Amino acid sequence: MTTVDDHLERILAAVTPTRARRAALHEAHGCVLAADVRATVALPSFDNAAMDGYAVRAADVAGATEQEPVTLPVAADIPAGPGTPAPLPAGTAARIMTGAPLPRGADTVVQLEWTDGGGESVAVRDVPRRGQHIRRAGEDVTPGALVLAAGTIIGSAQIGLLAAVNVARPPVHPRPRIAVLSTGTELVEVGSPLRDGQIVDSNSHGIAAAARESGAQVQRLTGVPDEPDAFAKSFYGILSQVDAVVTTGGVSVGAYDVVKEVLTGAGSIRFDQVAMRPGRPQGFGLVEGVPVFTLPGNPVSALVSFDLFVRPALQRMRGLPATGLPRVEVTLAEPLRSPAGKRGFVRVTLDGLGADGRPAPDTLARPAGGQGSHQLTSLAAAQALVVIPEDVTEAPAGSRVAALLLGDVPGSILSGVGWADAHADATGPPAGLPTR
Ligand SMILES: Nc1nc2c(c(=O)[nH]1)N[C@H]1C(S)=C(S)[C@@H](COP(=O)(O)OP(=O)(O)OC[C@H]3O[C@@H](n4cnc5c(N)ncnc54)[C@H](O)[C@@H]3O)O[C@H]1N2
Ligand code: MOO
Repeated sequence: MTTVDDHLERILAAVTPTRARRAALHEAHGCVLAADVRATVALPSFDNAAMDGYAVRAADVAGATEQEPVTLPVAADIPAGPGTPAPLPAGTAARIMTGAPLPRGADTVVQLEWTDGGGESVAVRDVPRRGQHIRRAGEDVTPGALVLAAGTIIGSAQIGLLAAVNVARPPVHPRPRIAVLSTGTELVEVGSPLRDGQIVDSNSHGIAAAARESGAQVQRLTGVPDEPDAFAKSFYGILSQVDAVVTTGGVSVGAYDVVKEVLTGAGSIRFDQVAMRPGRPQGFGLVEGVPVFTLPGNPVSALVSFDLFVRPALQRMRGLPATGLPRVEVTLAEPLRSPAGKRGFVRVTLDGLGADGRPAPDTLARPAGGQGSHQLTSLAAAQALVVIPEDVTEAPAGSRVAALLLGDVPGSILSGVGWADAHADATGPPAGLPTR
């Protein structure tokens, strides 16, 4: 038996961030910046109007009131657009639109609502503060300034900022390309009629979704039968096209445990019994330099193993700290049992979350339902996994225990990008994933 910590340590020692490259903005979305981005331009790049109105010299409209407006001739009309407006003659106004460049000589913009909106001349009805409604060049970003630091997750605001500073192809760690392979002769694709003894392949869907949440591009391979040749063909067929492979099933001790059979001795793969429940039989190693995770076939075991081992590895591959699920403390509403010598991960619901939706000191954890490795409903209902240490067989009601929050993984993104399904019998290259 190996420990959860040793198994994770071995995994994290072997995985590295995806090779940095420059990517178009739409591809960079959801990726992690691989290097600092510094501005080569100022933002705004020129002084411009913050309001539709009139560019003036403040001195020319001093003393304007509702009763006694100051009227100035309108010398120019300045829409937003390319070009440099002519300097503003003293004693005149220029009609100006939001975002349009301020003419030299003007020091203030009077918003339209303070005027009569005139075209030939304009009556100004109030005294603006000198400099009002002007956005100065460089007041957001100065040339040479750090715009975004390496390690930043590129979300929508970061995409907007990169575009604004005219960076078309930021340096990123591309999303890891992950193949998810489910083995089992009993498996059929969801939506198909079931014959006796057949079950729906739920693992490849659940694991593919978890990988996508973790920022990966996913190639799902289902219907791989428990035959060594068929598995080897699917596995080695996809290996060179991806940054990691996740398999489920076929790793315990029975006959037909095809993953174990084919991959024993491949690269640095090692099959271990990890002292945990659920998820005892695990395998990990590099095959042809590609990280391969072989998760157990029981559906809850597969997903919990993914949370514990694959999520942090994917964080590291994306260029993020490998923090895994957020760890919190909760209070047990009822006693929980766990097998001796194993770290127990108990699916729980949480009552009494704080106003911020996070566990508070009085948050109570209760089992979310049956804890069998096949019982997915309790995992679907659970908000957290309570962690029961190896040397504890019963944690009493009222005790404070560690818990891992589900569904709130740092760096997690939900996006339609990079979902591609393929069946094991499909011929030709898998569709849908960009090649590099
Ligand atoms: N004699 C022993 N039997 C088992 C042991 C053991 O130590 N000795 N370990 C048990 C534990 S713990 C686990 S976990 C499982 C792991 O088994 P495998 O990884 O070999 O998985 P399979 O045998 O292929 O399947 C197990 C179970 O899960 C269902 N399954 C498999 N794939 C899928 C899928 N894609 N979608 C939905 N369900 C799936 C499968 O039908 C089985 O019911 O082994 C125990 N046995
Ligand atoms: O380890 Mo298995 O995952 O208990 O069912």
